[in-house]
Amino acid sequence: DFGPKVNFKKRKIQLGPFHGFPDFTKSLVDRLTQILVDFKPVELCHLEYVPSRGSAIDPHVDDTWLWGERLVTVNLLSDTVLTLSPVLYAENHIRLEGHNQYNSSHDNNKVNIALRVPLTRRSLFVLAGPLRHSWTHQILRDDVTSRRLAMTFRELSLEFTPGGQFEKHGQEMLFIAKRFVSFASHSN
Ligand SMILES: O=C(O)CCC(=O)C(=O)O
Ligand SMILES: [Fe+2]
Repeated sequence: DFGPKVNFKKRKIQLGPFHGFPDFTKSLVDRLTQILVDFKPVELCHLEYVPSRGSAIDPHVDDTWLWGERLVTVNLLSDTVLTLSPVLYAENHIRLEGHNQYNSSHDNNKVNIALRVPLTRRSLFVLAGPLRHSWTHQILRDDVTSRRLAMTFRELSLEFTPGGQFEKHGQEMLFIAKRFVSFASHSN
């Protein structure tokens, strides 16, 4: 990963090991910032998925304290499918069960909503709006059919932009993220 080291539970950010993005991403970042209005990535996360290891990523919503509206992922090496499900539905479901209102008729009505978004090799997707905040996303093991790399760029949340509570931290991160450094010199 390239970006600040973050402890999301304790809400602590360390900039020490982050010196900038690897130089081989410069042309990609340039293109992203041309296409996406005001997109200033401060983190790049590389994930490798390999079928023989059973790689997958469980349903989750990316952090919203530090990370902003758009999650931008470049899908490389092979096609896959992104599976999205509404967060609210899962929460409602648990709440109903806890309140004894959950019975077999509810069960019959049980709808497991999932959006299945095909991601072709070399495509880019932007997760934003309700799908970023109110839906979980995941990659199912069965959808990793050959080696795949995902490069996810993240921008800052409003709290870390001018006028926000953590504006100063945000400025520091942006300052470093503007630099591109030799990949060989990376230690993290
Ligand atoms: O592999 C992907 O496309 C999704 C990665 C992801 O959701 C994440 O890194 O938060
Ligand atoms: Fe994610």
